[in-house]
Amino acid sequence: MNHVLNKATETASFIRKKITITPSIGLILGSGLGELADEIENRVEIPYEEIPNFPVSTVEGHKGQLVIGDLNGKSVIAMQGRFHFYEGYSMQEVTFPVRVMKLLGVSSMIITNACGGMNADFSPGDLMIISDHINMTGTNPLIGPNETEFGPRFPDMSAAYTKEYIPVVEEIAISLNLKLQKGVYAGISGPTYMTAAELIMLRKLGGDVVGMSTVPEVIVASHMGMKVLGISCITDMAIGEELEGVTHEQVMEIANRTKPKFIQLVREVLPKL
Ligand SMILES: O=P(O)(O)O[C@@H]1C[C@H](O)[C@@H](CO)O1
Ligand SMILES: Nc1nc2[nH]cnc2c(=O)[nH]1
Repeated sequence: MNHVLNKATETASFIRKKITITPSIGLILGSGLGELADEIENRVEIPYEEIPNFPVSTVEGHKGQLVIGDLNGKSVIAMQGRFHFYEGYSMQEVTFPVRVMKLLGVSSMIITNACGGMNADFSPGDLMIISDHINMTGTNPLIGPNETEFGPRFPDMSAAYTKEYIPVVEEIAISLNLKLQKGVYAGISGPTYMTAAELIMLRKLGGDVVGMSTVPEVIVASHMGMKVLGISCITDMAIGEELEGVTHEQVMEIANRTKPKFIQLVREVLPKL
């Protein structure tokens, strides 16, 4: 019955044998943001293909390894490259690393992504703290038998994004003289970017940005009672009424350009979590 728990326990004990620290913070690094993991010191790198029960990253801009070590005084475990539903992985596979991080001792997750800006007040290159999400993936990682060791059958999602983190991060952004937007992340399945009509609908539903990740990982982290900080990097404008084509190369290019301030923000936030 405890299928996922048994697999996650096996994976966690495999990883634990290779590390000497207990990570307290988990990092999931979105497209183009993986270089933050290069700043981790006293590091242990474990390629996904060596990890039992792990999928492998297939998206350009996603390296495909776990990095465990110290970052600005905190013990962290970082996913340098994440898994996406659109790659063909199940929602359970996409979120499996979050289950493993919890078993390794992680209590707070920083989940990041590159996304399209639907709020006209936003600009490409802006960072946004996620205040809430709209799950438009059409599915849910918790569908199927519930393993009570992880969490309840019907989890509350009213505080999926830890409220007390938001002013802390906003204060740090001000101290770094970084413009930080705040808004709602609308999560889609991908891999297609949205049509103009779909973006107009999503915006009307209250989404500020749109992306193809993050929602499943946040649901699973929240299911297990982990604290969650979500940070988006707006890479392109996704406004239905004036939609121009977007490519993954463009997304990567802006994410790479935004990287220095993204890394600076997350480094400064870590000791406060
Ligand atoms: O992992 P993230 O959400 O940052 O990746 C973004 C969204 C899609 O996977 C891809 C679209 O270009 O980049
Ligand atoms: N427009 C748009 N831009 C993105 N950048 C990263 N993900 C997305 C997405 O889903 N839509």
